[in-house]
Amino acid sequence: MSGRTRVKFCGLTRAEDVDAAVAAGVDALGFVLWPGSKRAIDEQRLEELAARVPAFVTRVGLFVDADPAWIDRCVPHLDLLQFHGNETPAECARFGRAWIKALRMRDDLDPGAAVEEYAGARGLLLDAYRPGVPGGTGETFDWSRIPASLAKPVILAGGLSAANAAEAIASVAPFALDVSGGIEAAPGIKDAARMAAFMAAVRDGDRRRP
Ligand SMILES: O=C(O)c1ccccc1NCC(=O)[C@H](O)[C@H](O)COP(=O)(O)O
Repeated sequence: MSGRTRVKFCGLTRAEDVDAAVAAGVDALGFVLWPGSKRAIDEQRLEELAARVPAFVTRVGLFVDADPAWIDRCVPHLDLLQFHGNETPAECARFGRAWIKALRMRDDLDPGAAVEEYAGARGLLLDAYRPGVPGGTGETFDWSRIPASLAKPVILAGGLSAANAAEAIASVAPFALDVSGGIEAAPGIKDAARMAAFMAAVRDGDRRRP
């Protein structure tokens, strides 16, 4: 898949960060709705932040093996669901919203097999694997493990920042990049300058894209 690399900023917790991300030109904003995260927000904050997001910027809700009743409560404020746990394809598909599946790149994970298993997903988010940590590790993984052609849009995550975004685009040619720690001053506190720098690095990578 070619063209402009889309960008998702994940783990937004503050109104000013949402506004700065939109001003920087982001395509999607992720809200962590898993209480175990330092970036977790509650339902009231989700409603508040989601209402600030303009048309044509996708609001993504991130869940880790969540109670379906909790997801049902969040769904009215979301455009896309991102599942980061051990959810089955049927569990991902039951909410009447488009969804993507995050896969942590454990040594034995075969992304090609996952494409077939999660046939209903709108994309696969490939992230670093660290035992016991469902995501947001700030770590990269071996990008050469990503097959050159996967039959789903690849969203590359894990340890990205302005310093390696262009290199990631050149190596993987993903549909999108997903970043959290690399645009932060502290967990959940985004940094406007780092967000702008990340977008500039992506534009630079796109100019040189294979
Ligand atoms: O951000 C979290 O705290 C988090 C917790 C549990 C599951 C997923 C989480 N983040 C998911 C993301 O989409 C991150 O953007 C992705 O894992 C990359 O994070 P980073 O390596 O910090 O850029």
